[in-house]
Amino acid sequence: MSTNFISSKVATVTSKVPAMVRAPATSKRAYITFLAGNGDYVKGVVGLAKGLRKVKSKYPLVVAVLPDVPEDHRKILLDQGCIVMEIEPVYPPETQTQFAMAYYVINYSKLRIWKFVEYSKMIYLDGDIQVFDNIDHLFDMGDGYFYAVMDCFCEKTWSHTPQYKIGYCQQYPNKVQWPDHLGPKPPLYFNAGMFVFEPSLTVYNDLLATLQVTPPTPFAEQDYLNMFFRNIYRPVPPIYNLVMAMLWRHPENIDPEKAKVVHYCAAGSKPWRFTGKEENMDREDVKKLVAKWWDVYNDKSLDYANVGEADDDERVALELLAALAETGYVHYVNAPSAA
Ligand SMILES: O=c1ccn([C@@H]2O[C@H](COP(=O)(O)OP(=O)(O)O[C@H]3O[C@H](CO)[C@H](O)[C@H](O)[C@H]3O)[C@@H](O)[C@H]2O)c(=O)[nH]1
Ligand SMILES: O[C@H]1[C@H](O)[C@@H](O)[C@H](O)[C@@H](O)[C@H]1O
Ligand SMILES: [Mn+2]
Repeated sequence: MSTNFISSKVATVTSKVPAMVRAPATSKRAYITFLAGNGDYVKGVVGLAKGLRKVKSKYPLVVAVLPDVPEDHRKILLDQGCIVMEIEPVYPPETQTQFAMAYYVINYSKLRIWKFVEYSKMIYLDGDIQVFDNIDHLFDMGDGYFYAVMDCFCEKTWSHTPQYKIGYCQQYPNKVQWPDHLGPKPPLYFNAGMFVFEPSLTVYNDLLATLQVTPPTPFAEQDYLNMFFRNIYRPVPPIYNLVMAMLWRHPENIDPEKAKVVHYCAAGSKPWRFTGKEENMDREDVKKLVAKWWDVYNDKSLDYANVGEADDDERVALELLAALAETGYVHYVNAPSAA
């Protein structure tokens, strides 16, 4: 293949690539989720991949998979246009702890995603999350911080905490005053189902080393990440991670119609297991959000193989450019400024 041939191809495909993606290779961005085991969470990830496509997100979805994710599930994800990257499990120093849910222990493996330094910024999303509106703009928030949505402490899963025992929730901090005898008010606490972060080997090594001297706690890596990033945590509005329980605990803080990101984390709310029988699952707003998830999941036009012709051209162009950039043959060119 002559260099001229490649240049002309690049010129053709470059014109089809949206300006935003013609960024320097050093500012690569991606969404990332986590998948473990051979169960049904793969459905959640497929739903998420299709959801991101529906809202025309410009960035790919990386799936960090543990070795126990079977081949056929990996293939399903590849066929949905995901980038599948295997990670090794991470174990906390001892596992005597009573986790809020027994399987939370596997979530420490999420710490491996800080190693993905080929990306400069990533948005992590749990597999039980769906994106109903484009959130690419979150990548543009200032570097050097950890962005996530504040959690709610009102559900029974929090019964081990002083917050729950005295009825204190950071979503409604004036309802119950934090009493002096419990010491200083706890710092803001985020839900770790969605967060914006910057991969870094320094941070990665520190995360793993500090974990080895940190006893595990009920919310596993969520508690750990809260502790680790407490000084650089910046809350983003609840529309970026609607923790399901907010619907009945703090309806004044959230309008489900406006939620861009919905987290099906309450007991019984995972759409692919939904029966409607568990507490609160008979609510109209919950049933509506579950139906919205199924609409995306069942929409065949959102399958990667069926993306429309225009999108397909763009995808081929992007893939060609990415492949060329990797060989070092070409570098991404910055789009001329509109100004
Ligand atoms: O069998 C499983 C279980 C979990 N997961 C992955 O692990 C994520 C976390 O599990 P859940 O979504 O079921 O957990 P919750 O939303 O209830 O948990 C919350 O607390 C957890 C504490 O470990 C994590 O921080 C999680 O990101 C946060 O949203 C899943 O979304 C999925 O991506 C799997 O792949 N397979
Ligand atoms: O942080 C927790 C966690 O995500 C639980 O799984 C969820 O059910 C709770 O509502 C939330 O507060
Ligand atoms: Mn979740």
